[in-house]
Amino acid sequence: MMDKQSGRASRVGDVVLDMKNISLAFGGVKALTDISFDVREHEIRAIIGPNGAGKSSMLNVVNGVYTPQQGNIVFDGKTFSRMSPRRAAEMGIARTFQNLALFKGMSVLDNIMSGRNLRMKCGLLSQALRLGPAEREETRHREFVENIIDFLEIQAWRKTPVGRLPYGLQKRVDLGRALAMEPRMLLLDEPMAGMNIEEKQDMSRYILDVNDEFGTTIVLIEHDMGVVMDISDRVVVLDYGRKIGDGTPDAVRANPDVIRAYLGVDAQANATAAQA
Ligand SMILES: Nc1ncnc2c1ncn2[C@@H]1O[C@H](COP(=O)(O)OP(=O)(O)OP(=O)(O)O)[C@@H](O)[C@H]1O
Repeated sequence: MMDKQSGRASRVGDVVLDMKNISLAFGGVKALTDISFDVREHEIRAIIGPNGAGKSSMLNVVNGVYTPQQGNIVFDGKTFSRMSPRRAAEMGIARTFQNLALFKGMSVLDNIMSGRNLRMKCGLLSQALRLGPAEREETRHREFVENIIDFLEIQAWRKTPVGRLPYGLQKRVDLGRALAMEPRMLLLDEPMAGMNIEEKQDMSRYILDVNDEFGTTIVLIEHDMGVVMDISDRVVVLDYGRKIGDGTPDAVRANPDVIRAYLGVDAQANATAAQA
């Protein structure tokens, strides 16, 4: 694994995504209150926080699933009061899902190929009939997808229906599906949730490699503070829909509000365990 501090810091560029004063409520529930943060080109940016802190809501604002009541989203210099999922995809924002969005009965290859659809120019009919340009285009896309399969070291399961794979491998296929879009920015929703330590280490390495080799900007959310600290350039910390910390992993670890939020969670868990 490449050393994050020495290797990548020099590659981090200008701000590519600027979330400005975002507020989002569901009825009376304030999911996000006046949150601002930015993401720089080529960086790995984590959003962490205890359960219910607002992490998924924030990711859903970035890719246009939720419309904030207040605030602006600036992507690549253009300002929007909301994204739409389609516009986000067209601007090169791809995401993975906590509960996986794969076609369980389809093969690994076809699932990753499905992520490629937005990039395909030829219509489905000419593809189906394998007419000249469509066939050449299809070959190019297949090569690209095969490269992703090599990169993620899942060759052995190319033809296997995804539903038969262990969870850790399914997460890797989901990453492959998102990479097939050749995204400029990749949003990862708890990429290591439900994984054992070895799978978490593997996933960390793939995330770093995607960032290093393709230069992809990565925003990931996670509630386990430990796993993301090693791979992130900067970390935003949310708690009850508010931003309580923002900075390098070291700065965030030393932030008294962050310590309190996480100790609070531990204290609660201990109290619950003691009662049981
Ligand atoms: N679609 C929705 N309708 C109503 N309330 C919602 C909706 N989505 C989120 N919320 C509420 O918004 C708050 C933030 O939830 P969110 O899922 O964004 O937190 P999170 O940090 O991602 O939590 P977790 O780590 O448990 O996934 C919670 O109080 C949640 O109940």
